Amino acid sequence: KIYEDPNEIPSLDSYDYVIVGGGLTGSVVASRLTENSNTSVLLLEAGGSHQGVYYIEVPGLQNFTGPGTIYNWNYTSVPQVNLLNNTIPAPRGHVLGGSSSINGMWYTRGSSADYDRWANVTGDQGWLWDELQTYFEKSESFTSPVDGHNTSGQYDPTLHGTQGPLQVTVGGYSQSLDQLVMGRLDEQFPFIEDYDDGEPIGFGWTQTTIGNGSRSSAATAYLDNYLNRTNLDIAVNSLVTRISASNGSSIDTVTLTANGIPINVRARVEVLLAAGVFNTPHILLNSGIGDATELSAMNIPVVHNLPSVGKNLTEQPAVSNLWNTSSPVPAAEAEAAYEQALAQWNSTRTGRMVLAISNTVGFARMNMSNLEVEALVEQYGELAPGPASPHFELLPTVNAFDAEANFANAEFIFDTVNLVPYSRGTVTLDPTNLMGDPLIDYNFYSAPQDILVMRQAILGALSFVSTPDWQEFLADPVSPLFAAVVGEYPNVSNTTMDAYIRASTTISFHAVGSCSMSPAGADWGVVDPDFHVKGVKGLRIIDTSIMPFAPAGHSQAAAYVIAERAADIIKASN
Ligand SMILES: Cc1cc2nc3c(=O)[nH]c(=O)nc-3n(C[C@H](O)[C@H](O)[C@H](O)COP(=O)(O)OP(=O)(O)OC[C@H]3O[C@@H](n4cnc5c(N)ncnc54)[C@H](O)[C@@H]3O)c2cc1C
Repeated sequence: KIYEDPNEIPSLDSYDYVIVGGGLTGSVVASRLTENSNTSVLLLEAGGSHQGVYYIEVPGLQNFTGPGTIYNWNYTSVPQVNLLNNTIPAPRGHVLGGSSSINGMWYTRGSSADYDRWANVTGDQGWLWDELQTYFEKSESFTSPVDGHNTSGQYDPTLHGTQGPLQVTVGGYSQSLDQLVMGRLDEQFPFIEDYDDGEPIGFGWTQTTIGNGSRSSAATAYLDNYLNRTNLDIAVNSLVTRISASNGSSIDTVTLTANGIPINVRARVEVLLAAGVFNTPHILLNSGIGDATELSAMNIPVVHNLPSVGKNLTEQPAVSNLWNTSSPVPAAEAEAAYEQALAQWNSTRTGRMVLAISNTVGFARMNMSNLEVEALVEQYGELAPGPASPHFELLPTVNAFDAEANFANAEFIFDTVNLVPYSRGTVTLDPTNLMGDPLIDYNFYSAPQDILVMRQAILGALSFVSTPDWQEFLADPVSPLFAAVVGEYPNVSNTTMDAYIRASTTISFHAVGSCSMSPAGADWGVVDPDFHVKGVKGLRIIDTSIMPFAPAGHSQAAAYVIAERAADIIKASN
């Protein structure tokens, strides 16, 4: 049952597990643990319920859950010294389902080498790609797209689950852009049938967490069908501020506030933190678990000295390369198309609104015979975790209706993403307002190789659009800085390129790693591979903050796998 008012939580001391954060990972673990009718769970979510929220349900309306809405924590980074001191958004879902209720719905697993690296770094073979296949499959139900088109050759069914809760599909609405992209492919930009095969190099058909034309989130997939379980209680509008040990030794108490009044809930077995990459460290630090010197400087009593809390924040920098097109859609036509698409979705759950962003996406490696890349590799070594792991992503999108209706003032957007960032940032408390927004520092481009990869990604995008078909489709670059880059292509000077990159870099929405896993017993990291917080009893972290490295793709597929594995490990250990 979902309790809208935390004052109505039926019991404050009888749940086996209290899960903090009803987002992607929290929802999965709550659902899996309560499959055992003898295990009781209280899931606490700061935001409201996802149920009946139109903007969450309709894939094409995802921009309406962006910053400035109640579905979002609306965080912003601190000024980024390597980005001309620009601040960058740090959105996260503030609603049941968490960021899976507001995300772009891309489903990409990354490369096998990403997970093998997790296994190597943590010393736990359970994180190997081969070992995790069972969890990818368990979480997923690949479904047919709503336009009923023939999907043969658009994904490999042998790689996907068919019985899991989360619905995944390929795009259910075709666009003329699809053929422009697919018609461009060649040796340099090859076709890949299914980029979830562990070696994602090439352009393929986008997979998204959508079923029957609607968003499939952790909340719709893992909670909605199980709300009648008597051993699962969910309280929304419940902002958790601290965790503590009532007897001084094992964490068992979660403090939340309901309309400013504190309520303590006690867990009989364990407290599970799933508040996400920004808020899990925020709660830990406010609970006295973190770097002792930093905590003392803020007058927070130290409960456990764990210096890595809030460190290792990892985000893949992205640049949106924006063009106008040679045949823009007149505004009135675009508006009519928008109204028509909404009406169609309302009546049949089909049409443009079933499409998340675009139907195609590419993953690529740098050209190793390019002299600049050779020098880069000589200086920094191979940046990807394996030879079949990509360095950057190319993501082509046409603005659905018209430039003004969408987030970017452009008709064609070619996103370039550095998938192998080495810069590490931090999440810390604001000393002037400990309970206020965390200070988020992505620290972009502090590792010098990161901007070099971004240069190659943008050159890759420009090479992609250099053919006659694409040149006919595209008109002017939107910004003067990008126009300068395009004007100098193919011999773009580093000065021109870097001026553009530093002015234009933003996030790819895949922040992870602020409470990293490390080997059991290591003197760095925050959690052991079995999710236990190091040196603290009664507490595990089960969210994306534990990733030691970001996978070379979007983060949600990996998040589902982390949560599925966490649920199994917790079930087996208690
Ligand atoms: C705008 C956006 C677009 C994205 N697009 C994609 C995409 O297309 N593909 C992809 O793979 N990934 C995408 N992601 C990333 C992906 O959604 C996240 O990696 C994933 O949801 C993280 O899971 P999580 O459980 O760690 O955190 P979340 O899903 O963010 O869940 C954390 C939950 O904890 C709650 N919470 C936080 N603090 C408290 C507190 N103090 N008390 C109570 N509750 C609290 C939050 O409200 C939230 O519900 C996107 C993310 C965003 C924000």
